[in-house]
Amino acid sequence: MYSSSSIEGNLYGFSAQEPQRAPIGVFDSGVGGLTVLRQIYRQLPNESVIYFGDTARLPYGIRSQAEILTFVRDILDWMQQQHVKMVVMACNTSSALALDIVREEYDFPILGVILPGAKAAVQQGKRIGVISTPATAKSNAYRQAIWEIDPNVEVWQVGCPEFVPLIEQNRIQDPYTTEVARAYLEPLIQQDIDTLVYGCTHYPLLAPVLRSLLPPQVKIIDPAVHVVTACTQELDLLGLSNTHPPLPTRFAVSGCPQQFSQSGVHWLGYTPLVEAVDFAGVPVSQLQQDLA
Ligand SMILES: N[C@H](CCC(=O)O)C(=O)O
Repeated sequence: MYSSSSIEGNLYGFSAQEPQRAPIGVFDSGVGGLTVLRQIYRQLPNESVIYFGDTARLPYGIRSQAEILTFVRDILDWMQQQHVKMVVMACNTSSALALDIVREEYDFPILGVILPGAKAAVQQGKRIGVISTPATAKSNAYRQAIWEIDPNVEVWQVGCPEFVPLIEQNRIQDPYTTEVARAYLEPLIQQDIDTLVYGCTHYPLLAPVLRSLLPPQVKIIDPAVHVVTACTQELDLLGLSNTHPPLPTRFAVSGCPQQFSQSGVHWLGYTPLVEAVDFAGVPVSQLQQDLA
């Protein structure tokens, strides 16, 4: 269990006098946010990161807004204790259901993936398909964000409840996953979409499967790329860009650290050292029982 520090600065090793050196907090329900982390490594190589995966409570995509709000506040409270300088919600479901509400509750900037994804999609296409969790699809967040930019664009949203469990179980190569993907993409291909948005941060991990099923002319938008570009601009604007060498990424999960470490290595190319975190003193095993 990790407890937050009361000393000046924090256990992560930066001083409160140097806010630029503070880490960026990145969170998701599980491994999906690693697609955003990989973009941070590419676009912001000087930044230190604390990654949190709420693995005891995934999948998020079938939960209510009240549940997502509770989870997101738990995570943001914890991020605050770690003295992050900014948080990237590397989770579309949280961005769709909680971002507008919690943004005002914290004194660090919080970025979501949907607006950057919608802006990028509108620059590419006129017939846009969005694949996402059922909760994100139901929220209409992508359609609204796209229509605020350009009301003449057509948008189709498909909820894909089976994808996240399959990805978390690392069943990317399983022929069953291809069959499921074919069924989810079918209605979008029927509509002759010109652009597909990964409306869930887990889905870039399915890229080879999805690309093989889509007509070659369909362009793919990964909001992870664009939220990190927005993050770069925001850090510059606030004078918070780090110019020092970054610290190793710190990983924490609410579920089993070993399991996350094993799946993470596949996507990161190195074995992450993962801590277990509980919220409000509730042991992780209790959290898992409550939600079973
Ligand atoms: N990766 C998250 C959450 C997926 C889930 O846990 O259902 C998202 O972008 O929506």
